Amino acid sequence: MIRELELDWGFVSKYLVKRIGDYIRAAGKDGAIVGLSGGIDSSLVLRLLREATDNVFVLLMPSESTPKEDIEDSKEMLNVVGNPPHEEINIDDVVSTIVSKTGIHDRLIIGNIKARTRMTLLYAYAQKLNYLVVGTGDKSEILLGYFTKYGDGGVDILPIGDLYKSQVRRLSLYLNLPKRIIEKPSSPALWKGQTAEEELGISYEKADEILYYCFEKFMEPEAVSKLTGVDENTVKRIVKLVKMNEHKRRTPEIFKISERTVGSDWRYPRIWG
Ligand SMILES: Nc1ncnc2c1ncn2[C@@H]1O[C@H](COP(=O)(O)OP(=O)(O)OC[C@H]2O[C@@H]([n+]3cccc(C(=O)O)c3)[C@H](O)[C@@H]2O)[C@@H](O)[C@H]1O
Ligand SMILES: Nc1ncnc2c1ncn2[C@@H]1O[C@H](COP(=O)(O)OP(=O)(O)OP(=O)(O)O)[C@@H](O)[C@H]1O
Ligand SMILES: [Mg+2]
Repeated sequence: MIRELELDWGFVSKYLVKRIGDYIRAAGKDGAIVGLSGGIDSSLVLRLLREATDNVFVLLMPSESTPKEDIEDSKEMLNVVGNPPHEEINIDDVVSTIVSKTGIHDRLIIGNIKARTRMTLLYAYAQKLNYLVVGTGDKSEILLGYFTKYGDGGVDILPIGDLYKSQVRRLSLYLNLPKRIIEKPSSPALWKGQTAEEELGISYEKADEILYYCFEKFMEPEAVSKLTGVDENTVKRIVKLVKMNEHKRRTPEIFKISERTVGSDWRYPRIWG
Protein backbone atom coordinates (compact mmCIF):
# COMPACT_ATOMS: atom_id res chain seq x y z
CA MET A 1 0.00 0.00 0.00
CA ILE A 2 1.29 3.48 -0.85
CA ARG A 3 2.61 5.55 2.04
CA GLU A 4 -0.09 8.20 1.56
CA LEU A 5 -2.78 5.70 2.63
CA GLU A 6 -1.08 4.76 5.89
CA LEU A 7 -3.03 6.11 8.86
CA ASP A 8 -2.89 5.96 12.65
CA TRP A 9 -4.98 2.79 12.86
CA GLY A 10 -5.47 3.03 16.63
CA PHE A 11 -6.98 6.46 16.17
CA VAL A 12 -9.08 5.41 13.16
CA SER A 13 -10.62 2.46 15.00
CA LYS A 14 -11.44 4.53 18.12
CA TYR A 15 -12.88 7.27 15.93
CA LEU A 16 -15.10 4.87 13.97
CA VAL A 17 -16.32 3.14 17.14
CA LYS A 18 -17.31 6.51 18.59
CA ARG A 19 -19.02 7.70 15.40
CA ILE A 20 -21.04 4.47 15.13
CA GLY A 21 -22.16 4.66 18.79
CA ASP A 22 -23.07 8.35 18.50
CA TYR A 23 -25.01 7.72 15.29
CA ILE A 24 -27.07 4.89 16.77
CA ARG A 25 -27.96 7.00 19.82
CA ALA A 26 -28.80 10.10 17.76
CA ALA A 27 -31.08 8.00 15.54
CA GLY A 28 -32.92 6.81 18.65
CA LYS A 29 -32.12 3.19 17.83
CA ASP A 30 -31.31 0.40 20.26
CA GLY A 31 -28.49 -1.26 18.35
CA ALA A 32 -27.18 -2.45 15.02
CA ILE A 33 -27.53 -5.39 12.64
CA VAL A 34 -25.00 -6.58 10.09
CA GLY A 35 -24.81 -9.36 7.53
CA LEU A 36 -21.71 -11.47 8.08
CA SER A 37 -20.22 -13.19 5.01
CA GLY A 38 -16.87 -14.35 6.33
CA GLY A 39 -15.21 -11.68 4.17
CA ILE A 40 -12.97 -8.95 5.48
CA ASP A 41 -15.39 -6.01 5.19
CA SER A 42 -18.22 -7.49 7.25
CA SER A 43 -15.75 -9.01 9.74
CA LEU A 44 -14.15 -5.63 10.35
CA VAL A 45 -17.52 -3.89 10.64
CA LEU A 46 -18.70 -6.51 13.14
CA ARG A 47 -15.52 -6.02 15.18
CA LEU A 48 -16.12 -2.24 15.33
CA LEU A 49 -19.83 -2.65 16.09
CA ARG A 50 -19.10 -4.85 19.09
CA GLU A 51 -17.19 -1.98 20.66
CA ALA A 52 -19.68 0.68 19.61
CA THR A 53 -22.83 -0.84 21.10
CA ASP A 54 -23.93 -3.61 23.47
CA ASN A 55 -26.70 -4.56 21.06
CA VAL A 56 -25.45 -6.21 17.89
CA PHE A 57 -27.39 -8.74 15.86
CA VAL A 58 -25.66 -10.74 13.14
CA LEU A 59 -27.27 -12.48 10.17
CA LEU A 60 -25.50 -15.26 8.26
CA MET A 61 -27.28 -15.67 4.93
CA PRO A 62 -25.54 -18.33 2.88
CA SER A 63 -26.65 -19.49 -0.56
CA GLU A 64 -25.62 -22.36 -2.85
CA SER A 65 -22.71 -20.17 -4.06
CA THR A 66 -21.34 -19.52 -0.55
CA PRO A 67 -18.05 -21.42 -0.05
CA LYS A 68 -18.11 -23.57 3.08
CA GLU A 69 -14.88 -21.82 4.20
CA ASP A 70 -16.86 -18.55 4.34
CA ILE A 71 -19.38 -20.09 6.72
CA GLU A 72 -16.51 -21.44 8.86
CA ASP A 73 -14.83 -18.02 8.81
CA SER A 74 -18.09 -16.31 9.81
CA LYS A 75 -18.41 -18.66 12.78
CA GLU A 76 -14.82 -18.07 13.77
CA MET A 77 -15.41 -14.33 13.57
CA LEU A 78 -18.50 -14.67 15.78
CA ASN A 79 -16.27 -16.45 18.32
CA VAL A 80 -13.59 -13.77 18.09
CA VAL A 81 -16.12 -11.10 19.08
CA GLY A 82 -17.66 -13.17 21.90
CA ASN A 83 -20.64 -14.74 20.12
CA PRO A 84 -23.20 -11.95 19.80
CA PRO A 85 -26.83 -12.91 19.09
CA HIS A 86 -27.04 -14.28 15.56
CA GLU A 87 -29.16 -16.27 13.16
CA GLU A 88 -28.40 -18.27 10.04
CA ILE A 89 -30.92 -18.08 7.22
CA ASN A 90 -30.24 -19.85 3.94
CA ILE A 91 -31.61 -17.69 1.11
CA ASP A 92 -31.76 -20.33 -1.64
CA ASP A 93 -35.52 -20.95 -1.43
CA VAL A 94 -36.33 -17.23 -1.62
CA VAL A 95 -34.01 -16.75 -4.60
CA SER A 96 -35.39 -19.88 -6.33
CA THR A 97 -38.92 -18.59 -5.97
CA ILE A 98 -37.97 -15.31 -7.65
CA VAL A 99 -36.06 -17.19 -10.35
CA SER A 100 -38.98 -19.51 -11.07
CA LYS A 101 -41.50 -16.65 -11.13
CA THR A 102 -39.35 -14.55 -13.51
CA GLY A 103 -37.65 -17.19 -15.61
CA ILE A 104 -34.35 -15.31 -15.17
CA HIS A 105 -31.19 -17.39 -15.62
CA ASP A 106 -28.44 -14.78 -15.95
CA ARG A 107 -25.93 -15.33 -13.12
CA LEU A 108 -25.31 -11.58 -12.63
CA ILE A 109 -29.02 -10.82 -12.29
CA ILE A 110 -29.50 -13.78 -9.94
CA GLY A 111 -26.46 -12.59 -7.97
CA ASN A 112 -28.04 -9.18 -7.55
CA ILE A 113 -31.30 -10.86 -6.46
CA LYS A 114 -29.27 -12.62 -3.74
CA ALA A 115 -27.83 -9.30 -2.54
CA ARG A 116 -31.30 -7.73 -2.48
CA THR A 117 -32.78 -10.73 -0.66
CA ARG A 118 -30.14 -10.25 2.04
CA MET A 119 -31.02 -6.56 2.26
CA THR A 120 -34.71 -7.44 2.70
CA LEU A 121 -33.93 -9.81 5.56
CA LEU A 122 -31.63 -7.31 7.27
CA TYR A 123 -34.30 -4.59 7.18
CA ALA A 124 -36.98 -6.98 8.49
CA TYR A 125 -34.85 -7.83 11.53
CA ALA A 126 -33.72 -4.21 11.97
CA GLN A 127 -37.28 -3.00 12.23
CA LYS A 128 -38.29 -5.82 14.55
CA LEU A 129 -35.41 -5.01 16.90
CA ASN A 130 -35.38 -1.19 16.47
CA TYR A 131 -31.81 -1.47 15.17
CA LEU A 132 -29.98 0.19 12.26
CA VAL A 133 -28.73 -1.75 9.22
CA VAL A 134 -24.99 -1.30 9.08
CA GLY A 135 -23.35 -1.49 5.66
CA THR A 136 -19.94 -2.92 4.94
CA GLY A 137 -19.02 -1.14 1.69
CA ASP A 138 -15.50 0.25 1.50
CA LYS A 139 -14.23 3.25 -0.49
CA SER A 140 -12.89 1.10 -3.35
CA GLU A 141 -16.23 -0.67 -3.83
CA ILE A 142 -18.21 2.57 -3.48
CA LEU A 143 -16.10 4.42 -6.04
CA LEU A 144 -15.97 1.52 -8.50
CA GLY A 145 -19.70 0.87 -8.09
CA TYR A 146 -18.76 -2.67 -7.13
CA PHE A 147 -21.90 -3.42 -5.16
CA THR A 148 -25.54 -4.18 -5.90
CA LYS A 149 -27.69 -1.06 -5.99
CA TYR A 150 -30.23 -1.41 -3.16
CA GLY A 151 -28.69 -4.79 -2.34
CA ASP A 152 -25.56 -4.63 -0.21
CA GLY A 153 -25.71 -0.91 -1.11
CA GLY A 154 -29.09 -0.61 0.68
CA VAL A 155 -28.01 0.27 4.21
CA ASP A 156 -28.32 2.99 6.86
CA ILE A 157 -24.66 3.79 7.52
CA LEU A 158 -21.31 2.90 5.94
CA PRO A 159 -18.72 3.06 8.75
CA ILE A 160 -15.77 1.89 6.61
CA GLY A 161 -16.91 3.73 3.49
CA ASP A 162 -13.98 6.17 3.63
CA LEU A 163 -11.36 3.41 3.76
CA TYR A 164 -9.97 1.80 0.60
CA LYS A 165 -9.86 -2.00 0.55
CA SER A 166 -6.09 -1.93 1.20
CA GLN A 167 -6.72 0.28 4.24
CA VAL A 168 -9.45 -2.13 5.38
CA ARG A 169 -6.79 -4.87 5.33
CA ARG A 170 -4.38 -2.73 7.34
CA LEU A 171 -6.99 -1.85 9.96
CA SER A 172 -8.03 -5.50 10.17
CA LEU A 173 -4.40 -6.51 10.74
CA TYR A 174 -4.09 -3.87 13.45
CA LEU A 175 -7.22 -5.27 15.15
CA ASN A 176 -5.91 -8.85 14.91
CA LEU A 177 -8.74 -10.25 12.83
CA PRO A 178 -8.22 -13.91 11.82
CA LYS A 179 -5.39 -14.28 9.31
CA ARG A 180 -7.44 -16.43 6.93
CA ILE A 181 -10.11 -13.72 6.67
CA ILE A 182 -7.53 -11.00 6.02
CA GLU A 183 -5.64 -12.98 3.42
CA LYS A 184 -8.40 -14.57 1.34
CA PRO A 185 -9.30 -12.99 -2.00
CA SER A 186 -12.27 -10.62 -1.80
CA SER A 187 -15.40 -12.10 -3.28
CA PRO A 188 -19.09 -11.21 -3.33
CA ALA A 189 -19.66 -15.01 -3.75
CA LEU A 190 -22.73 -14.26 -5.89
CA TRP A 191 -21.78 -17.19 -8.11
CA LYS A 192 -19.36 -20.07 -7.65
CA GLY A 193 -15.72 -19.15 -8.14
CA GLN A 194 -16.37 -15.38 -8.40
CA THR A 195 -13.55 -13.12 -7.20
CA ALA A 196 -13.66 -9.34 -7.11
CA GLU A 197 -10.22 -8.79 -8.60
CA GLU A 198 -10.94 -11.09 -11.54
CA GLU A 199 -14.27 -9.43 -12.27
CA LEU A 200 -12.80 -5.94 -11.92
CA GLY A 201 -9.74 -6.94 -13.97
CA ILE A 202 -7.29 -5.36 -11.52
CA SER A 203 -5.95 -5.96 -8.01
CA TYR A 204 -7.42 -3.82 -5.23
CA GLU A 205 -3.88 -2.76 -4.34
CA LYS A 206 -3.44 -1.14 -7.78
CA ALA A 207 -7.06 0.03 -8.09
CA ASP A 208 -6.67 1.88 -4.78
CA GLU A 209 -3.53 3.67 -5.97
CA ILE A 210 -5.29 4.69 -9.18
CA LEU A 211 -8.40 5.89 -7.32
CA TYR A 212 -6.29 7.85 -4.86
CA TYR A 213 -4.15 9.62 -7.47
CA CYS A 214 -7.05 10.29 -9.87
CA PHE A 215 -9.76 11.34 -7.43
CA GLU A 216 -7.86 12.67 -4.41
CA LYS A 217 -4.82 14.16 -6.15
CA PHE A 218 -6.63 14.99 -9.43
CA MET A 219 -3.82 13.61 -11.57
CA GLU A 220 -4.20 12.82 -15.29
CA PRO A 221 -4.36 9.14 -16.40
CA GLU A 222 -0.98 9.39 -18.17
CA ALA A 223 0.79 10.56 -15.01
CA VAL A 224 -1.09 7.99 -12.89
CA SER A 225 -0.03 5.26 -15.30
CA LYS A 226 3.65 6.26 -14.96
CA LEU A 227 3.43 6.48 -11.18
CA THR A 228 1.61 3.16 -10.64
CA GLY A 229 3.06 1.10 -13.50
CA VAL A 230 -0.48 0.26 -14.66
CA ASP A 231 -1.08 0.79 -18.39
CA GLU A 232 -2.92 3.96 -19.30
CA ASN A 233 -5.94 2.18 -20.81
CA THR A 234 -6.55 0.36 -17.55
CA VAL A 235 -6.31 3.64 -15.62
CA LYS A 236 -8.86 5.15 -18.01
CA ARG A 237 -11.11 2.11 -17.62
CA ILE A 238 -11.07 2.52 -13.84
CA VAL A 239 -11.92 6.23 -14.14
CA LYS A 240 -14.78 5.31 -16.49
CA LEU A 241 -16.13 2.75 -14.00
CA VAL A 242 -16.25 5.45 -11.31
CA LYS A 243 -18.15 7.81 -13.65
CA MET A 244 -20.49 5.12 -14.98
CA ASN A 245 -21.56 4.17 -11.48
CA GLU A 246 -22.18 7.70 -10.21
CA HIS A 247 -25.92 6.87 -10.07
CA LYS A 248 -25.25 4.27 -7.36
CA ARG A 249 -23.86 6.96 -5.06
CA ARG A 250 -26.78 9.35 -5.49
CA THR A 251 -30.39 9.49 -4.44
CA PRO A 252 -32.70 8.94 -7.44
CA GLU A 253 -33.03 11.96 -9.73
CA ILE A 254 -36.22 13.96 -9.24
CA PHE A 255 -37.17 16.04 -12.28
CA LYS A 256 -37.60 19.63 -11.20
CA ILE A 257 -41.04 21.23 -11.47
CA SER A 258 -41.47 23.39 -8.34
CA GLU A 259 -39.26 26.00 -6.66
CA ARG A 260 -38.61 23.56 -3.83
CA THR A 261 -37.62 20.26 -5.44
CA VAL A 262 -36.65 17.64 -2.88
CA GLY A 263 -33.23 17.12 -4.45
CA SER A 264 -29.78 16.68 -2.96
CA ASP A 265 -29.54 20.46 -2.31
CA TRP A 266 -32.82 20.51 -0.37
CA ARG A 267 -32.58 22.18 3.03
CA TYR A 268 -34.97 22.46 5.99
CA PRO A 269 -36.40 25.94 6.54
CA ARG A 270 -34.49 27.72 9.32
CA ILE A 271 -37.51 27.83 11.67
CA TRP A 272 -37.48 24.03 11.93
CA GLY A 273 -33.93 23.99 13.29
N1 LIG B 1 -27.36 6.14 -15.32
C1 LIG B 1 -28.17 5.49 -14.48
N2 LIG B 1 -29.00 6.18 -13.67
C2 LIG B 1 -29.81 5.55 -12.80
N3 LIG B 1 -29.82 4.19 -12.64
C3 LIG B 1 -29.02 3.48 -13.44
C4 LIG B 1 -28.16 4.07 -14.38
N4 LIG B 1 -27.45 3.10 -15.00
C5 LIG B 1 -27.87 1.93 -14.48
N5 LIG B 1 -28.83 2.13 -13.54
C6 LIG B 1 -29.55 1.11 -12.74
O1 LIG B 1 -28.57 0.32 -12.07
C7 LIG B 1 -28.80 -1.06 -12.37
C8 LIG B 1 -27.46 -1.80 -12.37
O2 LIG B 1 -26.90 -1.82 -11.07
P1 LIG B 1 -26.91 -3.16 -10.23
O3 LIG B 1 -28.28 -3.71 -10.20
O4 LIG B 1 -26.21 -2.89 -8.94
O5 LIG B 1 -26.06 -4.18 -11.13
P2 LIG B 1 -24.57 -4.22 -11.65
O6 LIG B 1 -23.79 -2.99 -11.34
O7 LIG B 1 -24.63 -4.63 -13.09
O8 LIG B 1 -24.00 -5.47 -10.85
C9 LIG B 1 -23.50 -5.39 -9.55
C10 LIG B 1 -22.01 -5.53 -9.57
O9 LIG B 1 -21.54 -5.42 -8.24
C11 LIG B 1 -20.86 -6.59 -7.88
N6 LIG B 1 -21.17 -6.85 -6.47
C12 LIG B 1 -22.46 -7.05 -6.08
C13 LIG B 1 -22.75 -7.31 -4.76
C14 LIG B 1 -21.73 -7.35 -3.85
C15 LIG B 1 -20.43 -7.11 -4.29
C16 LIG B 1 -19.34 -7.19 -3.33
O10 LIG B 1 -18.25 -6.70 -3.55
O11 LIG B 1 -19.64 -7.83 -2.31
C17 LIG B 1 -20.17 -6.86 -5.61
C18 LIG B 1 -21.37 -7.69 -8.77
O12 LIG B 1 -20.47 -8.76 -8.87
C19 LIG B 1 -21.54 -6.90 -10.05
O13 LIG B 1 -20.33 -6.76 -10.73
C20 LIG B 1 -29.49 -1.05 -13.73
O14 LIG B 1 -30.22 -2.24 -13.93
C21 LIG B 1 -30.37 0.18 -13.62
O15 LIG B 1 -31.56 -0.13 -12.96
N1 LIG C 1 -23.44 -15.15 2.99
C1 LIG C 1 -23.68 -13.96 3.50
N2 LIG C 1 -24.25 -13.85 4.73
C2 LIG C 1 -24.48 -12.65 5.29
N3 LIG C 1 -24.18 -11.49 4.71
C3 LIG C 1 -23.61 -11.53 3.48
C4 LIG C 1 -23.33 -12.75 2.82
N4 LIG C 1 -22.75 -12.46 1.64
C5 LIG C 1 -22.67 -11.11 1.57
N5 LIG C 1 -23.19 -10.54 2.67
C6 LIG C 1 -23.27 -9.12 3.01
O1 LIG C 1 -22.97 -8.37 1.84
C7 LIG C 1 -21.80 -7.58 2.06
C8 LIG C 1 -21.06 -7.34 0.78
O2 LIG C 1 -20.29 -8.45 0.43
P1 LIG C 1 -18.73 -8.28 0.20
O3 LIG C 1 -18.28 -9.55 -0.42
O4 LIG C 1 -18.43 -6.98 -0.49
O5 LIG C 1 -18.11 -8.07 1.64
P2 LIG C 1 -17.17 -9.05 2.48
O6 LIG C 1 -17.43 -10.44 2.08
O7 LIG C 1 -17.43 -8.69 3.89
O8 LIG C 1 -15.70 -8.60 2.08
P3 LIG C 1 -14.99 -8.83 0.67
O9 LIG C 1 -15.44 -7.65 -0.18
O10 LIG C 1 -13.56 -8.77 0.96
O11 LIG C 1 -15.44 -10.13 0.10
C9 LIG C 1 -21.05 -8.37 3.13
O12 LIG C 1 -20.08 -7.59 3.78
C10 LIG C 1 -22.19 -8.79 4.04
O13 LIG C 1 -22.62 -7.74 4.86
MG1 LIG D 1 -17.20 -11.17 0.22
